[in-house]
Amino acid sequence: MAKLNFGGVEEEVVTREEFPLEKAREVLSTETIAVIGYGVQGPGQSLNMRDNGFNVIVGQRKGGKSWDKAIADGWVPGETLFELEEALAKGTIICYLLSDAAQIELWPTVKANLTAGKSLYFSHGFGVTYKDQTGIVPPADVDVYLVAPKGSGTSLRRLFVEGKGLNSSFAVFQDATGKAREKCIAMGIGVGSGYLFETDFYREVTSDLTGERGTLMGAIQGIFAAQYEVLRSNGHTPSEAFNETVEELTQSLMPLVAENGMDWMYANCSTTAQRGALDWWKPFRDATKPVFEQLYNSVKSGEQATISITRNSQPDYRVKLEEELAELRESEIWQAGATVRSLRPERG
Ligand SMILES: NC(=O)c1ccc[n+]([C@@H]2O[C@H](COP(=O)([O-])OP(=O)(O)OC[C@H]3O[C@@H](n4cnc5c(N)ncnc54)[C@H](O)[C@@H]3O)[C@@H](O)[C@H]2O)c1
Ligand SMILES: CC(C)(O)[C@@H](O)C(=O)O
Ligand SMILES: [Mg+2]
Ligand SMILES: [Mg+2]
Repeated sequence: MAKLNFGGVEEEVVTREEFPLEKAREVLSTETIAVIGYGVQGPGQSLNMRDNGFNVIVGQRKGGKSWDKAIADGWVPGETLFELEEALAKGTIICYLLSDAAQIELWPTVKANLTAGKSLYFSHGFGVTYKDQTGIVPPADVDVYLVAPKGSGTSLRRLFVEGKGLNSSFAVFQDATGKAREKCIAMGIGVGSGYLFETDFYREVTSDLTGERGTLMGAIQGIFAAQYEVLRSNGHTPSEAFNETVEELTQSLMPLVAENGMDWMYANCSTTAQRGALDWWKPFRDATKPVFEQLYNSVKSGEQATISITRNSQPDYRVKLEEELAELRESEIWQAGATVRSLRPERG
């Protein structure tokens, strides 16, 4: 573990230098890693592990889009691609990568296949933390750990292919074999993590649910919509409003912030922008902080988990989801966005 200073707080992280891929391969050399579910994380993690030389199989319900995608990605039915039960029986490390709501339904089958000494691997602390709602209580004689890539499975794969890596958190919930931590870190390296930082299941799920509802996706869309509406109601055209709200942020400024930090960005815009940004970031913080507090409390109380389980388990979930996504897609801001995207030079 390398000790690093994060803004004055010392934390230990695991990098590929200290835990090289060869070591990860060695630790997991006798394991059959069964990736259960081929949605978003399933492809990213299984393909990265396959390319990294691990013994990986995929378990997925037959006949759907995900099954076809697995075949297109080179998984071979009967050899490396199996129905869920068969993969669960063959796997010694069960990577439970169904959607969190779906994990509840399949849990009795997963549990039946968790014989002593196997590992149960998650990419979220959800199922175990909210056990009163999910019923997910692993048997005492299996290792239970998580590696949670901090980003989409799509980027996990893309960055891996580019020779880069997404950061992941890791946590051990139960160490039955005495080797859970080593296996967990080896899995983290295997799925292509850039570096790994330690957490526990509770902290992973509460921070993750807050982040995705907050600045990563929920809050950012809310702020985009608010600014866009103010610009439009004051006579600005859709292209002007979209460029000034979204396009400049994603295409120009955020990559620079990612490289250099926010103070650099403030120092490298006009003095006019600089003065304005310095004056306005605190009022925005103060206006939104109560909403973030409300969000965190709703996560902490388990309310967000209840909503997620209830809504995502409805038989008409996909239909309702499509309606809500259509509302976003058909909104003027994102229609304007589609046109703006089509005008980016690299797209011809
Ligand atoms: N999506 C991400 O990028 C991401 C990032 C970090 C962590 N995670 C976590 O990883 C895990 C997997 O998430 P995901 O987004 O990849 O899942 P997903 O929603 O893409 O679903 C994965 C698979 O579950 C299958 N499935 C759905 N309902 C099923 C059912 N009732 N029975 C059997 N199979 C069913 C689907 O066919 C799909 O292939 C979750 O714990 C999630 O919180 C996801
Ligand atoms: C990609 C995210 C938002 O970070 C993940 O947490 C998810 O649930 O999909
Ligand atoms: Mg999440
Ligand atoms: Mg996340």
